[in-house]
Amino acid sequence: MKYNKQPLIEVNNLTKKFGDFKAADNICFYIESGETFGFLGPNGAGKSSTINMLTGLSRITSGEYFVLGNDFEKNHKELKKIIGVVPDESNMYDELTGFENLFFTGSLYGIDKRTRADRAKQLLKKFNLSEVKNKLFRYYSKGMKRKLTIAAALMHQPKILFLDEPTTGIDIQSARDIRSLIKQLNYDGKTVFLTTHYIEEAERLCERIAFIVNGQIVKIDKTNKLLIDENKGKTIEFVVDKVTPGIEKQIKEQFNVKLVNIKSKSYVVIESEDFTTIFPYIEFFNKLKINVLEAKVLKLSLEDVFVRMTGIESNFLKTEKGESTHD
Ligand SMILES: Nc1ncnc2c1ncn2[C@@H]1O[C@H](COP(=O)(O)OP(=O)(O)OP(=O)(O)O)[C@@H](O)[C@H]1O
Repeated sequence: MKYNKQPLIEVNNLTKKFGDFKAADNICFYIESGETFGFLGPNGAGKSSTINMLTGLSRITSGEYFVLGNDFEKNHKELKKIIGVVPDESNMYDELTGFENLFFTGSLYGIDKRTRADRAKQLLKKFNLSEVKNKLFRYYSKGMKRKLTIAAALMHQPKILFLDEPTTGIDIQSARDIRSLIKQLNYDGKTVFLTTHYIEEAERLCERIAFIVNGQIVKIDKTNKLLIDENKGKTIEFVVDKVTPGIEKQIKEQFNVKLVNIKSKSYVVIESEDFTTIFPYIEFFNKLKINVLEAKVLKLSLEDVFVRMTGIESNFLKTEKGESTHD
């Protein structure tokens, strides 16, 4: 595997089997310090199965997993100190207050009382929970619960934070708050691994993304590179006043195009590798006495790229109903 410096995380051929079924199938990737890396895939793709192995919540069936070059399985007691885990179901105690939960979590890592209390206060402030610090966890809203669970995962100041679907099932405002907190944590130097089935969330937060489908990584790259590479060929949409018979063949004869799609009597869509300007096309249409009413060069979104790579319909990867991820 190619990387610039020693990766914080390195995974080779990681596999999780349930009976004969492979929930994670020969997964390979690395994460460098300071990155936000995302696993994007629909429900049942194998995201939780993978993150559970990476965080020691479930056993690895086969493959290798290194944290800072050390075998995780052989040194998991030591290496668990480097990682922070935010599971999809909260692991906090209902009968403790927010503060007590953080204070208790700190004790599990052997942090002295004073440091624990200081860190708990700082995290409650950072996560905007100071006002509810003495309220029992059971009375927290879902968004507050998720925030406190993230805060708890940071009590021992891990190098990397693993988040499993951090914004699923919570209200819009809390989801927004959590996304900005993740951004802030990464800005402050924390390495982040997150799983999500929201394309916009992956695009917004992750520098690199792995598309995971049926337990396998089908594509892995920098987010901006995924977009640039896939947008090399251009798609141009023409709105015309009519289409004439045989126009598809004529366009293909005249221009170096990969695809011509006559969507209706007024839409002609062309995909070209070497497109530079629309003028030759307009001239061509004019010669056929077709008026071009509008011409648009379309850009692929990450959603289009995902659908292209995986063949999976994008409505499996939408934000929750009515939710906008725009901060
Ligand atoms: N304990 C288990 N026993 C048997 N099959 C399992 C078990 N856990 C997960 N699976 C199966 O493994 C596949 C991957 O599940 P996983 O939970 O890893 O997917 P996911 O991408 O996290 O999906 P979601 O977003 O729904 O949580 C699914 O088909 C699931 O039914």
